[in-house]
Amino acid sequence: MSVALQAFDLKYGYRAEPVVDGFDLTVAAGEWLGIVGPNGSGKSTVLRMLARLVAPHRGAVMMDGQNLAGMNTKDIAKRMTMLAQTQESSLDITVRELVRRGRNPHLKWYEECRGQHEEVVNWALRVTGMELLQHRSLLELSGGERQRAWLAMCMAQSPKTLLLDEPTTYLDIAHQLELMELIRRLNREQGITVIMVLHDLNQAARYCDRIVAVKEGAVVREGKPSEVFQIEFFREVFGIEAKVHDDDGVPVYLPCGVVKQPSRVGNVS
Ligand SMILES: Nc1ncnc2c1ncn2[C@@H]1O[C@H](COP(=O)(O)OP(=O)(O)OP(=O)(O)O)[C@@H](O)[C@H]1O
Repeated sequence: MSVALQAFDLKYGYRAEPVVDGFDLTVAAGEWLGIVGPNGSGKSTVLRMLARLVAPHRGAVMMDGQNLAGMNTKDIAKRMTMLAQTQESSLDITVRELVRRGRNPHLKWYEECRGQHEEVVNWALRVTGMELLQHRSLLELSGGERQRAWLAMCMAQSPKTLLLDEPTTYLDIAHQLELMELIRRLNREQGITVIMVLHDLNQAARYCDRIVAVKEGAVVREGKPSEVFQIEFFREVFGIEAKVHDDDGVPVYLPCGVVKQPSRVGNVS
């Protein structure tokens, strides 16, 4: 197995208390990994450490066997990119200009985005379905279109690894599926390694090769969707009762209610 990214014993905290502690992860090249877990469990913090947007207080992230801490930013950006949950929404530049920025890590300081670089820009616009909107300002796009424009910029970086933080949050269901299918194509056809934080567990089950569940800043379950998404998992990790069906090998869950806790304060009525 060729390893794309590895994290060892990561720790990070915003205040005195750590929100991630003892987090380990190995991601194979070409794999689609889903990171799931309750609100505040540390998923985004982990992703930000994997992308070196923040430095771990302990532990290390290795990419292709090299410690991210010692790599220069341009070298990281040539190989890895991250699509955040929300994007800067006041940028008044065209889609094409934004996508061109994705080529910056590959350009020398004196070089302009021309020739083969423009071809990559055209490709990124094409695969993300943004060709027709390329001359529009980002201000004139819907939320879904804007998300695709930023994904096009990420693709223009020609990354080997793509990190995404809940990329479907603001999209309607058709646009969610469109984005997931697009990422599937990039994963299968271009061999791009995908690491995605997801709240929709049914989508995680359908698209991801492997799931890592995080609770209180550490990995609590790991495996194929059918191994992880079982009734006990929903109880222990999310505190809900759920029914789980099998749809051609893909687990589909139906939430039925929160797990009943013994009441300490008595009835409200
Ligand atoms: N900038 C910050 N300053 C202080 N605390 C923060 C900051 N960002 C996150 N936290 C806290 O760190 C913890 C983990 O946050 P994180 O965003 O990593 O969780 P998450 O699992 O991605 O949550 P969600 O599912 O709600 O997006 C939370 O308790 C959160 O309140």
